[in-house]
Amino acid sequence: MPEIILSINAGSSSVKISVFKVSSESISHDPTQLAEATISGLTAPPASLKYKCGNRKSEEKSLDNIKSQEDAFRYILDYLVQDEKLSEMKQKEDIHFTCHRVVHGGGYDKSQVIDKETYEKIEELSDLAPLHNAPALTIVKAVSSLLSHATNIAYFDSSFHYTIPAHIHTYPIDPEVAKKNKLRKYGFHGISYSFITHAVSTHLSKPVSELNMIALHLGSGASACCIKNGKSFDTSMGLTPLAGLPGATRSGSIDPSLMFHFTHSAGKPSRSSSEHMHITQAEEILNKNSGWKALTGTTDFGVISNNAGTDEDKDGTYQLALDLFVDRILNYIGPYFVKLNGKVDALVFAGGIGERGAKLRTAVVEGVRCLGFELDESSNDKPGDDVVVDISKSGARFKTLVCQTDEQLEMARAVVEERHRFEKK
Ligand SMILES: Nc1ncnc2c1ncn2[C@@H]1O[C@H](COP(=O)(O)OP(=O)(O)O)[C@@H](O)[C@H]1O
Ligand SMILES: CC(=O)OP(=O)(O)O
Ligand SMILES: [Mg+2]
Repeated sequence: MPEIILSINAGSSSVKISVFKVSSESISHDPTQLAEATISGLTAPPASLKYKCGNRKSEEKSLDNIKSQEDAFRYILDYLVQDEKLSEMKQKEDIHFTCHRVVHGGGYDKSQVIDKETYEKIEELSDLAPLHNAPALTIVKAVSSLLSHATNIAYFDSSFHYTIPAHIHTYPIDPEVAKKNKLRKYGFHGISYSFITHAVSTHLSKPVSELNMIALHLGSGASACCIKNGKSFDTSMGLTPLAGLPGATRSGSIDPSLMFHFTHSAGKPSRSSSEHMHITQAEEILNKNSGWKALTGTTDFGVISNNAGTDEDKDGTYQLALDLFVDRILNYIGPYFVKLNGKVDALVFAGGIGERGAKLRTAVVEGVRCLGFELDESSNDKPGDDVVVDISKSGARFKTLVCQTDEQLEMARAVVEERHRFEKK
């Protein structure tokens, strides 16, 4: 009997769930994807469902009552079980493993079976990833009650960045306080960067251990990663996913003093956040009411990008947001190029915006043309469906690639590789 893996990726604005089949005879192969369901737009209601199963045409629909990651999970689980064509998963009991993307893993350098102790540790870290850990835990809880027979495994976004050296992950603050409160750069989007590293290694036929890249995961949350010899050497997010690049509702890095001038009640607890979150007004403003939402009124970067510079953009707001994003991204590519001593195999775009935002890619690559990156505009406009597509101009000194990242597949692969660690005792 093939085993079924449900791979769950709770992002800040979406829940993506893929169903994979692994046959015990072929454990050396990649798991086979049977279906994929995404509910997106959780920060810009109404949410919408996109569902793809096998070779069937994908289904799309708008959902009025789905407001949270937990709602999205419950809806998708029912949808999968009720799909008669998904014959390998007729009932919930057919699911053997559930993988959960957990953004903040604190000191965990590898995946963990979720037992009471791990659950509590992840819960403790919720304050450090307010848009992510608490919603992911609501799904873990739902899985424990709905799929109690399945093995629940947490994959951490932060684990990939465990290799960042001390002089880069240390903040210049009182070391005793830093140690006591575990204040350091952790970094996130690591499951995606791990997928990108393996995919680009295959594409370039170069071993992971020799691969140097500047990778950009640009989605609702956005980050940059400097990958040296296949390992994370630096990344733009920090103690929390707020640092670095701006996002759908996040400010990204700002002068830390800004908040004292923004509102005097910045340090008070926020009342409007959910009962699972314990955050101050300052954290709420910077995490949930800033970024593209504050600047333009939409969290959809596709709208910003399509309208920038058109008649729709009467006061130039969309163009400002686009230019601002390009500027902040350039703030990382230059330094990472230097940190890699100019030995760069590729600049890689991934994530919803990185994969679909041709206009943004054009502007970013134009900004680093002086370093030797140049685009082929026709492949940039339509990169196609391959996992990795080369969009560089022929003769460009350095490669520019687009990678369709797949965090769910990366987790399912890891389950297959490490299954001995997860067998129920
Ligand atoms: N054509 C497009 N151009 C630019 N951005 C796009 C386009 N289509 C979708 N996006 C953006 O991708 C982002 C979502 O990225 P994704 O990685 O799926 O999100 P999440 O962080 O929730 O996983 C949204 O801001 C969405 O507007
Ligand atoms: C870490 C993070 O910001 O994730 P997402 O982009 O999925 O919100
Ligand atoms: Mg994401």
